[in-house]
Amino acid sequence: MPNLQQLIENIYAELLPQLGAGKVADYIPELAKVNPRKFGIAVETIDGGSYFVGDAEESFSIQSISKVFGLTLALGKHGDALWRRVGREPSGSSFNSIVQLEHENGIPRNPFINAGAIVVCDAILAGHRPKEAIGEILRFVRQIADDDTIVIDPAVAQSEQKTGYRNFALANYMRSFGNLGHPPDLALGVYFHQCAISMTCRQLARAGFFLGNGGRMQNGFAVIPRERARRICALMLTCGHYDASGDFAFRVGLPGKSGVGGGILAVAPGEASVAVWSPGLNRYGNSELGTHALQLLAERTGWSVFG
Ligand SMILES: NC(=O)CC[C@H](N)C(=O)O
Repeated sequence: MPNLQQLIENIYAELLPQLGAGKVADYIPELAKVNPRKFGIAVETIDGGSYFVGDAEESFSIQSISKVFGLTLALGKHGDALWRRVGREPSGSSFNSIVQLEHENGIPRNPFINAGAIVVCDAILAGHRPKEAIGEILRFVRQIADDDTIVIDPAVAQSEQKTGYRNFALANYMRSFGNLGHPPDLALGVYFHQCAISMTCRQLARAGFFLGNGGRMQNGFAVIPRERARRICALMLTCGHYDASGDFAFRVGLPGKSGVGGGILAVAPGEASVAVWSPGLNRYGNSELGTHALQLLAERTGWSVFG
């Protein structure tokens, strides 16, 4: 394989003319303020290499990428019992859709659509005050990224708390089916703060390392067992990009999780953890340029879970 640093620099240069492609999320007012011309790529290889280019050291709102970390934490607390409250099937619907919930008795299709992630946050909240649960999530993310400087952006969390009518609808609806253990505003407080975690591409690539390395961090610490890492990757592949998960698997061929902040975390098991960021989104709410960058990276490295 050619030099990885050179390779990502080439991809960056090739995509530079398309800077600003897509549309920045504006339904969360605070996210609408982000400069659409940002673009960064960071790669952490399992053999210890660290590569980055562009705006890879600038923090952005990780939004739904946080759902991977929330799920990891909730599975650690509740194990397989969590699957009684949330499914493992792709939804084929948008990330904030409510339609399936009625037919499926308030059990969200998977932990990566908003409804599923709200249930996961509700599970993390069990036995805690919202502040403690939020603190636990942040501590966990700092631990797996090995970086105590990671913070939650309070302006983003408040912005969503004020305008997140759909998420309130989802939470209220699930509560009516008995699938939310806490009042919706408490579970959503945890959810909005989790989504408002700010990270750089480099921090995100490091945080995702354990997923590509059989559950272990760079320093050897076992975050989760190997089989759980595999399963989280399986869910990222099938559900990580909502109703564009099939297209992402087709184009990139790696487990990935997107966020409306324009970030994507992708995992090449046994090879690398990759984070990209470009705020312009496609119509499914996934980073336009970020997806393109990952497609080129997968093509040129040969990384794929499909051989
Ligand atoms: N796809 C996303 O990143 C959505 C997360 C966002 N916080 C929301 O709830 O709408």
